[in-house]
Amino acid sequence: MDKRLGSRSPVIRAVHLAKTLGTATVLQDVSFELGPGAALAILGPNGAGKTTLLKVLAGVWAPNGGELWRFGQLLPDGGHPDPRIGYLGHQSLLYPSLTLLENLRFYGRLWGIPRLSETIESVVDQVGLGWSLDDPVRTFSRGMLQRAAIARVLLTAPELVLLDEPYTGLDLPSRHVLDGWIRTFRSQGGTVLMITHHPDEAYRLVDAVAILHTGRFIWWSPTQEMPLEQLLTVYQRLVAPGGYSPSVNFG
Ligand SMILES: Nc1ncnc2c1ncn2[C@@H]1O[C@H](COP(=O)(O)OP(=O)(O)OP(=O)(O)O)[C@@H](O)[C@H]1O
Repeated sequence: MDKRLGSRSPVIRAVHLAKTLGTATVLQDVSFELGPGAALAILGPNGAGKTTLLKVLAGVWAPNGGELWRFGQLLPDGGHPDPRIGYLGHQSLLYPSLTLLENLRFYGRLWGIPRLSETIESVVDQVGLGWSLDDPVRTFSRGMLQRAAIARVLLTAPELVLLDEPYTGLDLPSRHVLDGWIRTFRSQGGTVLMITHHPDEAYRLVDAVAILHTGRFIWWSPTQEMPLEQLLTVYQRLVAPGGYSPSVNFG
């Protein structure tokens, strides 16, 4: 399996990455690379190490083995967040009692974002939340909260986004907003790596789908070389032997 997407110099490159948490080896051997504009979806059963991988790639946790290259540089100890990388985890990291505008101003000032008002206007526009800038975040629906969390991630104008189950709990309009944003982001050269439990959702948006199992990729395929039905069959066999029903009918 050649786990390489994009022909130009890679934005992110993992070589035999390993990570131990406590006494457990959660990532055993993960290698792949993504170039500008490429998109990869990672599927896998609960506990496979997907979130751990994202945290290592984001620089939240340092790996215990292997090499991590980001933007052409080998990280000396594997750690360090980078403003060029936007990481959307399971928490929004927004303050519920503050309005969306106050939240974005807070993070913008913290990170020293230039032309902050303009930037805020642009990011809320990208996620379609301009109309709720002055509402406290605690009043947001799940979909609005996810979109607001994405707006926060976009403040630093990342070149690579790492999205951990970004579609979870989103209604159809919010999914469409997220789909549209991912397409636009990619068309401008942005690189996307997302974790999902819904192969059908990821399929239309990415160049390749990988299955992580016990800390290593056990399957990887470009979407162009594989009909959706085949992906669903593989997913059911390797990840969800109990059965899987596509969550959305894409026709
Ligand atoms: N901070 C931690 N300390 C110790 N073990 C951890 C820690 N975080 C995760 N683990 C363990 O590492 C393994 C992988 O967890 P991880 O969250 O990366 O899996 P995942 O593939 O994202 O799962 P899910 O689909 O349930 O989100 C699990 O066995 C989990 O219990």
